Amino acid sequence: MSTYPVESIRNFSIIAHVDHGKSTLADRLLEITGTISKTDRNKQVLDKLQVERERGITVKAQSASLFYNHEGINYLLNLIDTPGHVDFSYEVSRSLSACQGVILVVDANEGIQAQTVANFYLAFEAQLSIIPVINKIDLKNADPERVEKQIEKLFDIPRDDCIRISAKQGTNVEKVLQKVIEKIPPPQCNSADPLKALVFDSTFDHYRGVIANIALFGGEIAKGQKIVSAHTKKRYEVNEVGILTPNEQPTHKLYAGQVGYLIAGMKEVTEAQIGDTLFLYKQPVEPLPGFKSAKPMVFAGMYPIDQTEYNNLKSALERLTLNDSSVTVHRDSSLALGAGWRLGFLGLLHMEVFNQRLEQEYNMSVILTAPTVPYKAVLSSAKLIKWECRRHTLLYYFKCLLTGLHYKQEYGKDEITIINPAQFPDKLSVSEYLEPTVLGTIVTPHEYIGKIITLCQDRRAVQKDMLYIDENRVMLKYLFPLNEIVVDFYDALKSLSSGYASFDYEDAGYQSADLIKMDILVNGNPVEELATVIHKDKAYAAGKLLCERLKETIPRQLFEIAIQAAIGKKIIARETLKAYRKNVVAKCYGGDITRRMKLLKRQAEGKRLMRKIGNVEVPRDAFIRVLKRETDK
Ligand SMILES: Nc1nc2c(ncn2[C@@H]2O[C@H](COP(=O)(O)OP(=O)(O)OP(=O)(O)O)[C@@H](O)[C@H]2O)c(=O)[nH]1
Repeated sequence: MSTYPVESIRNFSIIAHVDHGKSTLADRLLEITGTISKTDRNKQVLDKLQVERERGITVKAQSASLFYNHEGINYLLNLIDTPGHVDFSYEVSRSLSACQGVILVVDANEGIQAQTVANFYLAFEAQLSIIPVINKIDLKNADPERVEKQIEKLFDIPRDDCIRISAKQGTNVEKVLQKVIEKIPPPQCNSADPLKALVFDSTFDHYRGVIANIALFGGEIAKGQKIVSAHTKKRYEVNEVGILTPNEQPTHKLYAGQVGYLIAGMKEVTEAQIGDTLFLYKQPVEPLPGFKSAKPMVFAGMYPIDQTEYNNLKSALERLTLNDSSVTVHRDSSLALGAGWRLGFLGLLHMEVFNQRLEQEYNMSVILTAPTVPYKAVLSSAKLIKWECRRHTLLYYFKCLLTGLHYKQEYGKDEITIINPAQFPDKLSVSEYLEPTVLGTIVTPHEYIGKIITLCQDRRAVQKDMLYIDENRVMLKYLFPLNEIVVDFYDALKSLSSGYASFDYEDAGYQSADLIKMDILVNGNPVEELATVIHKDKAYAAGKLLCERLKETIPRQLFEIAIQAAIGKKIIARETLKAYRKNVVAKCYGGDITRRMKLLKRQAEGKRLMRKIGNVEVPRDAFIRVLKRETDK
């Protein structure tokens, strides 16, 4: 590694909208530089996780070091492939901190999409060099000229700067590498300075502990050296350093400007803080600014199916959150579900992926409750509660006063954040409820504008901007209440635009809202997983829909089941599920006892996957299915 001085190093990311070809381009770059061989098996090699391969999406940024000779000079290129979906944009912004430039990939057929805009601005604000690349020019409907015009209009990048490529066929991909060398500046740092290493990502290995991805902003690092974490002040001895090609390859040393990994006996989750700065023992440096912590957009309760699994689930969660530090974890408990956690995710896809990883990588099945967004409540003063309660009983007045006081004591302030509908404070102890909002960007062919505007209005959104990015593509900006888009907005948008519209959003603070808590009762018993906080105007429709969906999802049982939606004591919707008996041994005539036993055993196994509410058995994934299926309407 010592033969690569800072001047011959380039650190860059590939950013793009979902499916525009980042991982395919990364494959070609790895092939051209001889990092991987050209075989069919090497498809999207940087998408290493099982979920990534199954879903065909990148969820975790991956680095790889490439060696490339250009005009007689050997270059070391560090590439980071990033996810495209909005839920994972935190991975993108973190990856950019280790880079001096980006390749912005745009599909020659689809053109600029919502995440192209969002990712462009991330790179632009980080003042990185941007190389625009138009991919998939081999497609029949490719129109690179139109895309070049869009790039020029929206991003102010001259159209001549765009490189037209086909990542799939390899056309012009070498030109991209040359442009990276010409246009992206080498990192500004020096090996003679004291060590300053940024931890920009980390993974957990069952055998070796924490593997930290580091970018060296100064100095050098080698096996055996003693290092200190600026965040925890703990001291470690370096066991291994190396580069990713894309698998770990140990090296003697890493030098300033280089990107690689480090193993230093960090065993605890909290030890490898992303954004931390590492320096040599007794040679402290000014820590790097680090990152803003990821802001969770959706919260859900997570409980073991069986409480005896609690400790196993706890350690699985600890390990997985190290590989995915954007998940927040708080301990929680519920009467029905026992001890568990309330987890914060960056979006619903993130929640699904996390759940799938728990199952696939840690063999853990869990109960997830309905996702909710973080609402806030401003608590009333005691005087106001008294005034509002004047028409109620004394007992009611004291109850409200105590609830208000309880929250004030617990949180020490007059404003509380509600991440669990079970904690929703009574209206009389609250002067105002607030809901989170996001600024959404929609890019769509213009023929769908009418339908999209109606959809947005239906979601209580307010239009902020509308811009034609070319003759037939429009970019719309809307301010949305977050809870209106979190579960199913994207699917609804896709289906009414035949898949052509794209969507991205960013945090836009809180606004006042008329919120209430809606409970779902099954045979009179509240289903904690389905309690939701909802806007008053939406409660009746949502309650009716949820009851209908539940009726379709809960298997019929030996007795009649009433499914109801309620606000406080008032029932606002009801469905009835008729009685039925499934006799699994009905088809077994005569005395083959082993066959009977087998069928009954299988039925018992099925029941293990059920969640009991009162005397009603409900499949444990029914709740998420019920919520997801709202999208089909
Ligand atoms: N025809 C054609 N198809 C391509 C080209 N590049 C990529 N694709 C296809 O486009 C699809 C998406 O490619 P990926 O490389 O997975 O896209 P990505 O941007 O990494 O996707 P995410 O990681 O989910 O954001 C795959 O089916 C690729 O085979 C190309 O140049 N031409």
